[in-house]
Amino acid sequence: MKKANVILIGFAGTGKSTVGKALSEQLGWQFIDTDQRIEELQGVSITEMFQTMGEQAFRTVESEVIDRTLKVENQVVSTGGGAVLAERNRARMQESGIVINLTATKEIIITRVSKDQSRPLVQGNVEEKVTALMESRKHAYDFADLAIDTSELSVTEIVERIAAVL
Ligand SMILES: Nc1ncnc2c1ncn2[C@@H]1O[C@H](COP(=O)(O)OP(=O)(O)O)[C@@H](O)[C@H]1O
Ligand SMILES: O=C(O)C1=C[C@@H](OP(=O)(O)O)[C@@H](O)[C@H](O)C1
Ligand SMILES: [Mg+2]
Repeated sequence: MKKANVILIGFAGTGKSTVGKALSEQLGWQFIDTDQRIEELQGVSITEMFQTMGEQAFRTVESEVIDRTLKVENQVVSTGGGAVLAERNRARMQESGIVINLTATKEIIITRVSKDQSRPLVQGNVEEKVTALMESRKHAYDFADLAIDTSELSVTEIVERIAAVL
């Protein structure tokens, strides 16, 4: 295998948290979801963090968690959809693992993220919010080593595809 960790990036709802957990079980590796880590560290939900501290404070904690997490090897690391926005985070990811971009069509993303209220950036008019955010992040995930369109694939199929390139 090329590098020490598998790092999943991609827009919200592409399946990073779900696929990451399943892949870690298949590989027998530690699974880290950076959003889950942030919530554990802060003792509040991401939605509450956005409300009380604001997005910038969340991004600062997110960068710290990414830094700390990527000091360790042999992990599957699922990141949040906006983790790629900071150059510092992208650099850490590229030097610490194989970076895999999970993608999906806008329609599929809307269906998937509409099922829960845990993503503050795509609440309210979900279609409008997802459309605008996808447009502004059009090239944000291009630095990945590999991209997988998850729209028509089961979680098991995605895990198999990733395992095949390790
Ligand atoms: N390949 C898939 N096919 C169908 N549903 C999926 C797939 N991957 C994830 N999901 C569902 O989509 C939703 C978002 O998945 P999640 O893993 O939280 O994405 P992310 O971490 O990228 O935001 C969840 O309800 C999850 O069960
Ligand atoms: O796209 C984003 O900026 C965000 C995506 C979320 O993670 P998922 O991509 O796992 O939903 C979470 O980090 C936070 O709500 C912000
Ligand atoms: Mg997630």
